[in-house]
Amino acid sequence: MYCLETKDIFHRYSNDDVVLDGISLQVPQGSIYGFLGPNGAGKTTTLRLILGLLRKQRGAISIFGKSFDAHRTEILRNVGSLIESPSLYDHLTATENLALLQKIYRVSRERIDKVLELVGLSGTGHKKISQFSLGMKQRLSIAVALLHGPSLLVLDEPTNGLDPNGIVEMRDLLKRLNREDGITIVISSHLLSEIEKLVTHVGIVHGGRMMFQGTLDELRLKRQQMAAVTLGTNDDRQALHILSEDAPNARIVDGRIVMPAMSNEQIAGINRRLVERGVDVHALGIAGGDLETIFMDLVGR
Ligand SMILES: Nc1ncnc2c1ncn2[C@@H]1O[C@H](COP(=O)(O)OP(=O)(O)OP(=O)(O)O)[C@@H](O)[C@H]1O
Repeated sequence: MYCLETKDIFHRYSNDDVVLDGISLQVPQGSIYGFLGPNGAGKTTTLRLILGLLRKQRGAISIFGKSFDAHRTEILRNVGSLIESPSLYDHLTATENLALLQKIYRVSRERIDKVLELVGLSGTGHKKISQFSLGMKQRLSIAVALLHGPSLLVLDEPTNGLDPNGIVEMRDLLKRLNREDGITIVISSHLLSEIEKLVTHVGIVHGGRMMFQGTLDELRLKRQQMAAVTLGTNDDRQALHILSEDAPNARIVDGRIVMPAMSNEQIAGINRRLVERGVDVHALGIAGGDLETIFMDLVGR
């Protein structure tokens, strides 16, 4: 069973442009799911639909195995979210901010201390939010999202604007919440590199369509498949001629011979054959296989 599943979600704002066109997300229970896509891809719209902040036009959403339409209140009681900046009162402390929400959520006073401890803000005492760093504010926003004890967290670009240190702190916090409290997390980002060290699963959206969905390992396998072998020789034309059987797709790009990914044995064989036929090989490398490049390739740059 998926913790969160959407089937064929479609959305169009009033200006007629189709913004989401068949988004089907499958977020396994206990996973950290990275929802990736460039600016304007449709991430926020999808997350707003999932949280019932926008009216669904077509498709189906189920959370905790139940239809969102039929069990909305019950489901939302168990979901925490951070979409855009939450309204925190700048002139109040972290505890005072949470105390306001504690009354609305009707949770125990101890829960405030618990969530502040979870996000590493226990020691902030009388410090007002206006004196908080952006990283501290973001962590307090996560505390707000956690106050009612949800088992699913939906976070829209929570690392936006954070410095590298803030990003690492946020990553550690989310990993801990996932590992120690078993919270399933959906986190959107436009940078794969920023969440690569955090997520177990990835969904990539572009232009309102899903380009990829799977585990991080499956994305890495794609990386291997999309990586290219590059060769530098003293006579590229002659080399291409020699390689016409071994690597019929080889081509010259920017003064290098580029071939599809192949095994180490095949690479060694090609090198041997070229040298035996009198072509000098002065460079041999692998290119284009980093995850960020695959991401860019998938979304068509
Ligand atoms: N309220 C709105 N009215 C009309 N169009 C909108 C509205 N909100 C978003 N859009 C458009 O919908 C598309 C998807 O926007 P969305 O905010 O979902 O993308 P995103 O992937 O979250 O991007 P970003 O990372 O920039 O927030 C964009 O073309 C955007 O301009």
